[in-house]
Amino acid sequence: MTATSTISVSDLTKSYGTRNALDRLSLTVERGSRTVVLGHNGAGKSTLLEIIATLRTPTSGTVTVEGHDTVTHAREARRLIGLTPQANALDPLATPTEVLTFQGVALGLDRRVAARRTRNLLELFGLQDQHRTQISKLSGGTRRKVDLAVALVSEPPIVILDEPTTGLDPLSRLEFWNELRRLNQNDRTLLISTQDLHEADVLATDVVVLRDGAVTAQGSPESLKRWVGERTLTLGLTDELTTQTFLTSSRAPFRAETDEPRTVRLALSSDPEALKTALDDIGQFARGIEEFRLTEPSLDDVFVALAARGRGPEHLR
Ligand SMILES: Nc1ncnc2c1ncn2[C@@H]1O[C@H](COP(=O)(O)OP(=O)(O)OP(=O)(O)O)[C@@H](O)[C@H]1O
Repeated sequence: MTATSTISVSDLTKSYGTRNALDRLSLTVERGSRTVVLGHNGAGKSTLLEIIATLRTPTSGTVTVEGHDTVTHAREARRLIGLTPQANALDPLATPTEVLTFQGVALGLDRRVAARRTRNLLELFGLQDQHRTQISKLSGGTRRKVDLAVALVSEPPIVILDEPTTGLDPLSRLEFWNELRRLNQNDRTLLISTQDLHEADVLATDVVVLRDGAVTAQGSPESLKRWVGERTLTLGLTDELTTQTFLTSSRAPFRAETDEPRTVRLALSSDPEALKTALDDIGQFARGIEEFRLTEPSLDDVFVALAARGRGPEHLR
């Protein structure tokens, strides 16, 4: 555990019979991060999140939350965590106000404090107009907001969300992502599981890739993409002669494509001087350029590379 980490998982194994759902898994979650655990069906995401949230016990290994062991000091660890219920776990006949107040009282809050926090959360999520509507009559996106509000009643520094946007339409997902970004303030840590690479890309400050119960890569989306390949600038030129002239005169190391005679490519480094040189070259040749394309590896490419190479980088920031 470092000064900046809030959750530390060490050599964690969880066995169900002869099968290891988690297999000597180690990772740290940085305080204030949005850490997204990515993995296929059965990779072990829910098991990992539930052990961190003290809902399951490890077969071996340790998990600490702000230094509290989740087995020997489960109560202290649990107090720091807000957990969103799984989709459709709320009482369909209750209203958002009832659900939130009940949660507050169940957590041991004074009824008035629970009522105040409920009002604040309803306002935070723009749910004031629906606070007396039965959960069963709310849209899926609104229900997920209530789920999230439930996790926040205790004002926890860590919020754990297991596949929170499953079943939401694209617009509700965008809205939900914005809510999550807003919640990730004042050093609050979000730990989120998903199978959706795009969700991980737009949401995560840190991605943990799980496969068969082990971490195969960890890092920021940018660093994982850099690991798999570089950003590339592709130019399409008007004809082959122009392409040859461009290649001879350009100072930046553009490469010709053998199978596409009017196309040149440049792997872009992050060095500003190199970029400036390339842009100068392009400016000089503007009239001979028909097409201009900037491409960068995606998390899909990272997944393909991980499948081929077995393991990726760990703890890249
Ligand atoms: N209570 C249980 N009893 C037996 N096996 C279990 C139990 N819970 C999970 N498993 C097994 O452990 C493995 C990991 O399951 P887990 O639910 O953690 O994966 P996941 O990555 O969350 O999957 P999904 O994306 O499908 O939710 C799977 O093979 C699963 O079948």
